[in-house]
Amino acid sequence: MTSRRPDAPPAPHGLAGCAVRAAGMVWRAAPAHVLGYMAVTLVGAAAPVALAWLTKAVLDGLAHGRTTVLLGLAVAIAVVTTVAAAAAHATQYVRAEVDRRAALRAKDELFAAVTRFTGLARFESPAFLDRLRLAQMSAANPGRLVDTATSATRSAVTVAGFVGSLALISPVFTALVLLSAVPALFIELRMSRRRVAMLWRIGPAERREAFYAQLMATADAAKEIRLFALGDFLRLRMLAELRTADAARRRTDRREFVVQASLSALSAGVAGVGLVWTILAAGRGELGVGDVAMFVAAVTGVQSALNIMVSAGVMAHEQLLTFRHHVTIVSAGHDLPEPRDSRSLPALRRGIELRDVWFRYGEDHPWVLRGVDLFIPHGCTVALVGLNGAGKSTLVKLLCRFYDPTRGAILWDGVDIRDVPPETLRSRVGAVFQDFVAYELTAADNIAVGDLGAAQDRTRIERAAREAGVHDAVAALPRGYDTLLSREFDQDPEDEADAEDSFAGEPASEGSASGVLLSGGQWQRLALARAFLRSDRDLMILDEPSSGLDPEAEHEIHSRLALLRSGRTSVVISHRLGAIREADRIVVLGDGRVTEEGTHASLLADGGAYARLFTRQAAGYRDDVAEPVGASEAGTGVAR
Ligand SMILES: Nc1ncnc2c1ncn2[C@@H]1O[C@H](COP(=O)(O)OP(=O)(O)OP(=O)(O)O)[C@@H](O)[C@H]1O
Repeated sequence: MTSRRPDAPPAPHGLAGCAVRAAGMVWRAAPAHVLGYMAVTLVGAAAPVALAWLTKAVLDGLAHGRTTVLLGLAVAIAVVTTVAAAAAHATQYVRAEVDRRAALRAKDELFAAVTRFTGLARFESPAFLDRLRLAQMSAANPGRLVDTATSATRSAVTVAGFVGSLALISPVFTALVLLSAVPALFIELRMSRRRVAMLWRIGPAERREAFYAQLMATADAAKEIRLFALGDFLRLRMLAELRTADAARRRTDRREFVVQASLSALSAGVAGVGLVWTILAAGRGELGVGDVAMFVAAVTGVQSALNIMVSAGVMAHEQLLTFRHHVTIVSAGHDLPEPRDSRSLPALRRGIELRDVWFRYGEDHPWVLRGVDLFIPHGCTVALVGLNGAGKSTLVKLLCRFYDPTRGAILWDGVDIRDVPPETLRSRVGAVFQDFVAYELTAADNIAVGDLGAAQDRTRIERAAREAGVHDAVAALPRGYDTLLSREFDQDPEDEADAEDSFAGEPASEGSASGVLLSGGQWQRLALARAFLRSDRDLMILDEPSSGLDPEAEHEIHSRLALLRSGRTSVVISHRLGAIREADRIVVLGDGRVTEEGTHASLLADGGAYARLFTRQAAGYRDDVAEPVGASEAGTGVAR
């Protein structure tokens, strides 16, 4: 179901540069193993040539009745055969170790680069995500580059050894065998470029296939999939994507099959002609028995080694084309423009000003903010109100500099936040996002992610949990703060290993994960605890901090948050207008601009959009209160 997509945007790195980089990376990851690998590879390469010469000597000895040398030759053949077999096993082991070490390093390099990106835009770009997927594929086995390089070297040694022997018998035929490999090399290189281009084209289909598979296999989506009976729908969509990708792979495989079969027929033809010529020459007495055996071994050896060299070259080419995505990501510049003068950010004294801020998520996206002018005074709570999609969350993302305004500026005590490193800005901000993350970590770690410096400080973590009103719930968990908040992983890695063991024999008892899940409101309190852990920061952002809380909890949490915010600068977003009526300033966003601004009382008095929203919400609560005895004040039924 994928439409045809253009080939990969040109990566700025040449293949030679990528090859040097890959070699350097593998070398730094496992220098001793690379040397060992090369050594056993060379031994493995020399063995067939040695065996061919020894066999020729045995046959010549037999033909000329020189039996005294036969014992020595037989022992030599036995030794070479044994060493070759041992070298083959050693090669396998050392190669696997080089692969593991190089993969570790490549992954480290790749994800260090990914986590260095300071903005969000790249993670919302399908082309970047496709590139990342291919980079991950190449990071999984960069050692294969060494593998292909050494197998090419080994084949080169074999070719050199046999070519010398073959040239002694027939220089013309030797040239013919070597020349027959040249077109193969060019044709195969062209095919490898096509294969990599095909991998790029099917990237979106493969990512969608993985997405559907993931949906069907995770607990998060399991409820809806079962209730709405989405299983078949998702499975069929997954299969459709897989078929699309398979069709593209099949077309490439077919083309390669035809080309490779033709190339094999060509080399078989060359070998056949040579064999006929040798046998006829031996019949005429121009060549001995040993020469015929040597010729057959040499032609077979040269052709198969040339084949291996060509395929190794092609594979290396293909791997380098894929590795180029890794290099492109690892050496990508900053996603947000670097600060012009990297100044430090002073503690907030006056306030934060949004000056004529315009923003859209991309050039082909509609404007979300169209000239927002807003001042967030130091020590004040500013509440953002507006209909769904008005741009409230977008505005706080700009405050954290996840994106830069398309036009206009955000000034922190007069300093443009683009002039300070994003990490400096963010170290001064605490936040609870609307779409906070429920990490599959322990309860303590889930709170500590708010400030990793507190990870070992249980007192701070417990204090934050108490302030967020979640301490009792966490303490009551099977392992208290050390309880894993997940049903996907076992509490102890050993348990997973045990399950694996039992799976080999009897099926493990399914549904026996030792972690637990929290309720939605409890998760929200944990997210709040992260914010409490950062309560000393200059700016606190609370985007729908209480949407999942019960009314009592909401009231309690807002009282605590009011305490947390007092004297601090904060921006609060909430659709529950009762919860933000105490804010120092309420700002209404509409049509991408600030349409109203004031206190709760002044906005109600103005009778604008805020008054309309508040009155409508309050009416809903009042209707449900069955005329309480003595209820006289209009505002008492409003949720607070
Ligand atoms: N990452 C994104 N990429 C593209 N468009 C986005 C992105 N995030 C939000 N938008 C769009 O920006 C607009 C504003 O979204 P935003 O989340 O800021 O609204 P909001 O006022 O917080 O809404 P709500 O009250 O529903 O939470 C919406 O039209 C939305 O579709």
